[in-house]
Amino acid sequence: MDGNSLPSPLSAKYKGTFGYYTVRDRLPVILTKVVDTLCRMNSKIADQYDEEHAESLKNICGRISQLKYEVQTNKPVTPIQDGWADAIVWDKYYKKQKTLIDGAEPCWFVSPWLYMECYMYRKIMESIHLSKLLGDKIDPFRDQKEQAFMTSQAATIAVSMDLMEKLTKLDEIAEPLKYIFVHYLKIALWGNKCDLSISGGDENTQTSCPLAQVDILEPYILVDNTSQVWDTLVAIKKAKSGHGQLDIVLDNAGFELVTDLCLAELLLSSGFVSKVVFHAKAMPWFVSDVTLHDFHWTLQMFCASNNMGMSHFGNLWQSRLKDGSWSLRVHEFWTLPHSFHEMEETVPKLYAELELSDFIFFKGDLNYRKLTSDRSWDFTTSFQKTLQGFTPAPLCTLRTLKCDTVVGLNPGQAEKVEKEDSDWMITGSYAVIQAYIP
Ligand SMILES: O=P(O)(O)OC[C@H]1O[C@](O)(CO)[C@@H](O)[C@@H]1O
Ligand SMILES: [Mn+2]
Repeated sequence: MDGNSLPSPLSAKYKGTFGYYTVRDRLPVILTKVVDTLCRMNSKIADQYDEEHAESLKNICGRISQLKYEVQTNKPVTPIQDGWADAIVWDKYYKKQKTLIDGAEPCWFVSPWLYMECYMYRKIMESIHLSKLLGDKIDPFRDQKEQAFMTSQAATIAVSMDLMEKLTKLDEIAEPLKYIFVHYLKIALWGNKCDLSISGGDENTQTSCPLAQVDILEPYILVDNTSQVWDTLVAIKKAKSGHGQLDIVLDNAGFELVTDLCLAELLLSSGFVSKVVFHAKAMPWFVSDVTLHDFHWTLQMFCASNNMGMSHFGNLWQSRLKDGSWSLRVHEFWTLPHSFHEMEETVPKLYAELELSDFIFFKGDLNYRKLTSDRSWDFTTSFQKTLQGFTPAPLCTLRTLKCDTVVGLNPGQAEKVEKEDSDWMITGSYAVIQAYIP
């Protein structure tokens, strides 16, 4: 427990935990990969620009190597110095963290894991931003994200074709809409298996057929509030006469984004809502998270595809962005270390914006950690309690478990799963669909 009687935040200070292994082993591997990727860009940068740019790239690599050294030797956190607007918020957060450890310096194997992991990605971007020549030109994870999209082509085609067929026959098919919804909700859930930070940046894509997998994976959903979500969406449709707004706080690019777009399309074209707002990251984040660029690039890939389903949706989705039924937002809050219960005080405008939503989906593990403030909660603690008042609208988290915290389980459930698979919390093999409907 910490000072205000909440369970302690997960931290690398607890040896043998996943947070400890992440900071000790996985983060340095990710940093090494970033340096390798940037080094490999060297000749391209020299050709595209000039030697001065290539020199600048070397300096970026030097700063990131230094960061790796700091992680491995448990050095204290230093301020963000790239002059970006969020630097002040990071500084405030740092000061607050300092008071929690009696004025000692926050550092890698002492401070909350969530803070340190977010700080690492922010420091990578600082290293890049500090280059005057290349500061706004490099996404160190872009190649990996694009490759992940490419290698899940077969799965992307399968869902695009299936959805197109279902939507064009919506009035004729016997299959109840609820069944189609449940299917696409679960495809979007399992899409979250495909992130690139859990695999240390190694390939981790959807190669098997996602449509068939949904049924097979059913026993691995530990909490399933799908019916509640469906009932709420039906009620929203009625109350708003189909003019409600859905928000999706995105997680990863590649196949996961494809599944999110399909879910959004289903809810829009079947008249549940008339507007979908997607929230993407303001900078490259946790290897595979969607940035504005990734979102637009994905749509371009759909448009350019010679598969009928993909090009159909590519063109439709571009038109949705133009007519405003889809919109894309970025806010710096999603790349801060804060838990979501701190949103209302930290960025009241974003909170107020989310209050306009009729329903919000939060995708992925990191969003889950921030919803529940990444603490060692008792497994049976209610999801609502762990939200600590973060309730801008009815919400639902679609998350595969990749970090050792989870709440809302039945008594004895965790112990039972532990016996099935001792790594159940960290491999993305299990999942939750957890809703809070006020
Ligand atoms: O892309 P997702 O689902 O948010 O997963 C990212 C997660 O991967 C990890 O790096 C692996 O545990 C976590 O630190 C992080 O929460
Ligand atoms: Mn992610």
